[in-house]
Amino acid sequence: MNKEISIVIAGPRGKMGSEAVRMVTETPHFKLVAVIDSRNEGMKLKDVADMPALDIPVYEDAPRCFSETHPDVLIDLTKPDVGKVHLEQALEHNVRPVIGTTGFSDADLERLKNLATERELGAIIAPNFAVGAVLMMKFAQMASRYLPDIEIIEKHHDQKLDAPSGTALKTAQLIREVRESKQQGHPDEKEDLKGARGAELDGIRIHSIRLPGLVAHQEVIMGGEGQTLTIKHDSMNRASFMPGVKLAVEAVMNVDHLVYGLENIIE
Ligand SMILES: NC(=O)c1ccc[n+]([C@@H]2O[C@H](COP(=O)([O-])OP(=O)(O)OC[C@H]3O[C@@H](n4cnc5c(N)ncnc54)[C@H](O)[C@@H]3O)[C@@H](O)[C@H]2O)c1
Ligand SMILES: O=C(O)C1=N[C@H](C(=O)O)CCC1
Repeated sequence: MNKEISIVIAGPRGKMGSEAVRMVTETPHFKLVAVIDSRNEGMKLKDVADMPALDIPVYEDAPRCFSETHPDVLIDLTKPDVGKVHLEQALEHNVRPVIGTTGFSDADLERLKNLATERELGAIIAPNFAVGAVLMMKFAQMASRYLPDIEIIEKHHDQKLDAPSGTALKTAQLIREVRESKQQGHPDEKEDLKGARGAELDGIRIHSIRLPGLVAHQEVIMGGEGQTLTIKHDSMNRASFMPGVKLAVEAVMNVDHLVYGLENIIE
């Protein structure tokens, strides 16, 4: 039998957070003990509009939530500036963070990695919980050895705060691990309109599209002599992320350092 894991969710009214509340309450060995919200301090979740009838407390203050409810795991699905703070506060209170919130810089990751190591506590930051997206990133990394000219096009809904997406950044970082840095396109190319060639990480171009109607989509296009290869993933809904969130909650109980990316825990 699986050991019970007690969980706090930050961002329970959000598009992802509300799916996570559903997933956690439907998983027999997960127990939702509290939520952290940007409002509704002191209420019960069942009294918050459009929330499920759960008799659990709502906190606005994360440290107080951790001190009073002692969860095993925090699932954070809030926004970039908040996710970083919650991650640190969780570690300081001996709570293992599973962070789906995106917008982490290399410097943030380094600092948070050191903090988790110092505390010998598991933490997972997953820019994309969809298993298909993780495979898309790994396939792109593999293919980049053979087709090193690469452009990433990521497309998201127009409520997204960060650009480029965490997934696009992670894809470029995975490719950077196996591909030499290279200048792509014509050496003399110039942008007549600023941004026309997109953002750039180690020579890889990243283009961000934001439109209503989209959820989360990415194409990695690679070009070689007389050929192109396109590796593409689409999330049609937020339920697509939940098996990955569940996997991360289970995995974070068995590590003692920060893991960045679900590819490191999928066998
Ligand atoms: N890793 C993944 O697979 C994945 C998938 C989808 C979205 N995301 C990321 O998850 C985050 C949330 O996405 P979303 O689409 O659900 O956004 P959303 O705007 O629908 O929800 C965010 C929620 O966070 C809440 N919030 C804001 N500040 C808060 C605070 N201080 N304390 C508690 N809650 C707070 C808001 O009230 C809102 O309900 C984003 O960073 C997004 O990029 C990651
Ligand atoms: O909806 C979002 O926001 C998403 N963000 C992630 C990212 O930045 O890569 C991935 C999935 C959806």
